[in-house]
Amino acid sequence: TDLVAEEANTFLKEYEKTALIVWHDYVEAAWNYNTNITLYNQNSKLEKNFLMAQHTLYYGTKALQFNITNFTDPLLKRILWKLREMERAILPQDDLMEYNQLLTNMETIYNMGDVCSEEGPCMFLEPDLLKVMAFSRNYNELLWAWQGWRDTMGQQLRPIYTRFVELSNKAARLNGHTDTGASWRQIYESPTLEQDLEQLYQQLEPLYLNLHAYVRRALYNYYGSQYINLKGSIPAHLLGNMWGQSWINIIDLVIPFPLSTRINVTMLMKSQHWTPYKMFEEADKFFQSLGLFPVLPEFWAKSMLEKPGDGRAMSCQASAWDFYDGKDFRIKQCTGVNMEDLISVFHEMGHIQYFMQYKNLPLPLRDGANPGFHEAIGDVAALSVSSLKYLHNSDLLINEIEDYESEINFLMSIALKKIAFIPFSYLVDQFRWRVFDGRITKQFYNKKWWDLRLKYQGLCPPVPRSEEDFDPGSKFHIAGNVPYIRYFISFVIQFQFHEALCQAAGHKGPLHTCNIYSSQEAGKLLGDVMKLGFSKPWPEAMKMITGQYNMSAKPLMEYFKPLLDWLIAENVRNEEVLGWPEFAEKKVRIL
Ligand SMILES: O=C(CCC(O)(O)[C@H](Cc1ccccc1)NC(=O)c1ccccc1)N[C@@H](Cc1c[nH]c2ccccc12)C(=O)O
Ligand SMILES: [Zn+2]
Repeated sequence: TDLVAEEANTFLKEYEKTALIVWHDYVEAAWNYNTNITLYNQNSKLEKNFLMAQHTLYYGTKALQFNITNFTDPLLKRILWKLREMERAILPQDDLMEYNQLLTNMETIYNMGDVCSEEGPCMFLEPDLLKVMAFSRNYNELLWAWQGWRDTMGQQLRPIYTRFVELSNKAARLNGHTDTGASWRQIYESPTLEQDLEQLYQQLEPLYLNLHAYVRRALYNYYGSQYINLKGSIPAHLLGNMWGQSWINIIDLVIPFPLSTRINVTMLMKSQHWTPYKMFEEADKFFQSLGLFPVLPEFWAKSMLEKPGDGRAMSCQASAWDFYDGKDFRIKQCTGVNMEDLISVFHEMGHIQYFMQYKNLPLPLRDGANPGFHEAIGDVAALSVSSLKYLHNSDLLINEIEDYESEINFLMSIALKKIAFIPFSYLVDQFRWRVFDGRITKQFYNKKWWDLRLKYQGLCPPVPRSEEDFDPGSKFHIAGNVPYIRYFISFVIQFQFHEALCQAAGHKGPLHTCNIYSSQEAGKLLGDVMKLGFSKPWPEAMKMITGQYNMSAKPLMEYFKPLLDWLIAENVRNEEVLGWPEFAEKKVRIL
């Protein structure tokens, strides 16, 4: 076998040398398309993707010929196992061309989508419609933006998505999976993944139900009883976000103690004339304070940190880019100067830090321990940045009063992002796994989507929806075919990481007051795990940070304990009904 191992190593050296070039060319072309949508850039991206697919097919097929069972070197085994997954590259050429065309059509529709009204210019999703959803308190204006975006997206995407699912499943089956969902879940190398996730969701549900009931009451007080049923689901367009996935923007309607400290970081950033560039510098400084890498000169020279003013068409969906040459790492983000975007900046910079930490690994191992790990790094840093202590140290928060009421106000602001997100991030791939495995057939896409939105989020559409619509397509990750369960996993494990890093940093006191800024011990833990990349199964990486192998909701529950106690007391006082028993629309009595 050492002869075969010798042969395999030669094979991998050749793979690596050629892949670096082919991947770099594709990423470059994809960057040019995403930052400047033209037909030329779209075609060159398609062409480079086709070449990359041919490379993947050639080497993936050869990797299959190795009998890896009797290999001794675990890393060699793991790399060859990874190479065998060829995804779309395994499709016959005409299917691959169609697959890529469908995907790029969906992306282009999403990125170019706008909503027009009689008066005023047409509105893009980002930043125009997102601003309306965040700041409007007018029921009908919110409905105009919410419905307009879904009308623009849904009807165009539905036929494309239906065909896309067929080709995606064909590729999955050719790769030896039952369907695309099975292929997506395999990356977690965990036979009990779905049960584990369901268990985590069950543990977190009480937290969500109490937040939902409390917020429903606040919306009832503001919008009135003709719009809100205190025993029903909440209209999906009133939460301050296009998808109801983060409720931070309605903090003014739900703040528990209006007269106590309210951190309006956005206002402070604007009054201190922050720029997008400064926001990224702040994040870079934070990672350096942990003893982690600073971003490299190419980052500042080649990133797109705000939307150019030249009116070009581009994708404003934030993303981080690895050009696989060990020094070119970029972010594309249409950054606005506000707290929500500052958190996104940290999120994207977490991806960049991971790229830099694993850049010397063999190409197939330059990945997160699992996709949830990659999503969690930036958010862990952001948990410290959001802490009152950090804000106090930086010039973002002047007088910080450490009293009970400002603590509850603070925890509420974090819960409106983190707790509200749990059911949404869980249901998106529940939907897609069922579409891929056929439990949801194409004539019921929209009904089944809203069944899940009701079941997990307790939200309802403000106007009737039909099978002409395709509301899932209103979310980037469905139009762009980006898996979503990674964010549910990230939101659970980021609190495990936060707890472990706070312990390493010597933090004393409640978890939500911890700020790991400038802790080399915390940085070392995080850095060592990122250096592993995808070279070890993720439970081993989890154990390195937290001392245990499995995911646990305990640290998250611990973090929000004071808020949950307050919410329960508040909901008991108001005699709230937890959940949405009267969810169905008002039955019209046929007289
Ligand atoms: O989608 C994102 C951020 C975008 C991303 O950084 O996750 C991006 C998504 C993407 C994937 C593939 C192509 C294009 C965009 N992921 C990456 O850029 C990325 C890059 C390399 C490895 C892993 C991820 N956030 C989610 C929710 C979310 C999780 N944590 C957050 C913190 C702040 C704000 C939003 C979120 C959302 O907006 O619904
Ligand atoms: Zn991300």
